[in-house]
Amino acid sequence: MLEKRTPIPVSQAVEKVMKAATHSHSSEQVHITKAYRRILAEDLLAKHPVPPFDRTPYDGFAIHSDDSQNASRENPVTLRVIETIGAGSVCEQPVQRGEAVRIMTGAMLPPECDAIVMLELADTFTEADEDYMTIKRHFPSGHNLSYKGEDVSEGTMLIEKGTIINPGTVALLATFGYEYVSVTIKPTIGVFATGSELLEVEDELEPGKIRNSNTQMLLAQIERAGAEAVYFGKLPDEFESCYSQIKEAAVKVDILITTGGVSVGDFDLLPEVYDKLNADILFNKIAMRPGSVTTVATWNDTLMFGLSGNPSACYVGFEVFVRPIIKTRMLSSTPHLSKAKAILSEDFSKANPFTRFVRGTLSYQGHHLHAAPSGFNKSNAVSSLAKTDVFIVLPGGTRGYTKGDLVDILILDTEEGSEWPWESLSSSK
Ligand SMILES: Nc1nc2c(c(=O)[nH]1)N[C@H]1C(S)=C(S)[C@@H](COP(=O)(O)OP(=O)(O)OC[C@H]3O[C@@H](n4cnc5c(N)ncnc54)[C@H](O)[C@@H]3O)O[C@H]1N2
Ligand code: MOO
Ligand SMILES: [Mg+2]
Repeated sequence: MLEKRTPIPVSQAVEKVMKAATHSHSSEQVHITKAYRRILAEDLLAKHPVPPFDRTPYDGFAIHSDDSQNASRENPVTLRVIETIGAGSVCEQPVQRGEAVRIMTGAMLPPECDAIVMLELADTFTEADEDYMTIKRHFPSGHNLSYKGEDVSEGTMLIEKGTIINPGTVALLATFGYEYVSVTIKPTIGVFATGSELLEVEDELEPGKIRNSNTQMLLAQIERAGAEAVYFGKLPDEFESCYSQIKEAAVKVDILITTGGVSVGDFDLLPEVYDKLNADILFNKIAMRPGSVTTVATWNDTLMFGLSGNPSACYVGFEVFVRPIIKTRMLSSTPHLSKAKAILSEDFSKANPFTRFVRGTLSYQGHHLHAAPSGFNKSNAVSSLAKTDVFIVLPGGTRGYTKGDLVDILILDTEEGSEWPWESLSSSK
């Protein structure tokens, strides 16, 4: 008699997986040019104020504001220009009352000066080899200054460890002189494809066979999640070979993913492999579609994800279950896919007892996000994945969904994630 599997709610399945998540405390130093998209393994602190000195934000003249006190159209004030400095240079001499310094954007303010007059607001002339500038209004103390520390004061905690390094973070690293930065080590994720029907990308089609698309897809998903993939190859639907190769590979990686062979078919060998390994099965049936057969097991220190062979189910299984584990290991406090609301663009009138993760395309119309199914909407679809920006989450239950309904979406391909997006989806079965 066929084993009967009892589906558990998605939120419960994610919770079970997350209990097996561990933080990695190991880090490595990478050169700043390799830091983009890595994860900070230490808090990023401001080592000095930014800017590190008072400076001018305009091309102009640095003056003593008091010298301009009585300046007006009728009573212009003329100051002697004693030096010209560009950004990177400093004024070589003290600036006396009645004197000004011609100064360019970004240059350090001479310490005696306390206001900047933009070039456009001054008249200039030369007399007896001396340069002069004339102003016709008062420029109060502090006028047009960019103050030391106005952007960041020394010691500020800027970015917490566990945050993905984006181009803005790279700018900060450079600002504070981090030639090398401490980042989390990428977990290694092993991948096996199972199925005697599978050909490799370069193979010609043969009757009954298909090309193995899941592996290439997973390698890209793993890279997108920030981990390191190790492809172990294809396994035929033959028990001894599956068992021995999976056992051998599992000790070499942090996480082992297989695709295919997890359902109840005659050649679905993963349940038997887990059994013989004596692995601890967390679940093997989830009330979700696609991906209902996703199986997760722990074996020694390795987490084993038995993702479905069906491409869409495999894709969803990875993003919902594997991604948060990878992110957590790399210290993220928001490891799950980001959640938002969008307006559904199509009817899903038939009720479904399982929570659906419809692959969707996002569009921005006016002030609203709209989510439309991205194509052929079956578990075995491959064509809709390329245009998938989001999963449209339709909780299972007794009702269908109508075009115009406000629904939850989980956003793919964003650097930011969510803490726990499943709470409000508690109506999911
Ligand atoms: N009697 C039942 N049959 C099935 C059930 C069920 O509950 N009872 N579940 C169905 C569901 S839901 C899914 S999802 C699939 C899951 O199948 P498996 O994970 O066991 O995967 P396979 O049987 O190996 O393959 C399924 C399908 O996917 C294709 N495939 C496999 N690997 C790849 C790959 N690397 N690249 C592209 N395509 C791949 C394979 O050729 C099959 O067409 O089971 C249902 N059946
Ligand atoms: O696991 Mo299947 O993908 O539910 O359709
Ligand atoms: Mg099968």
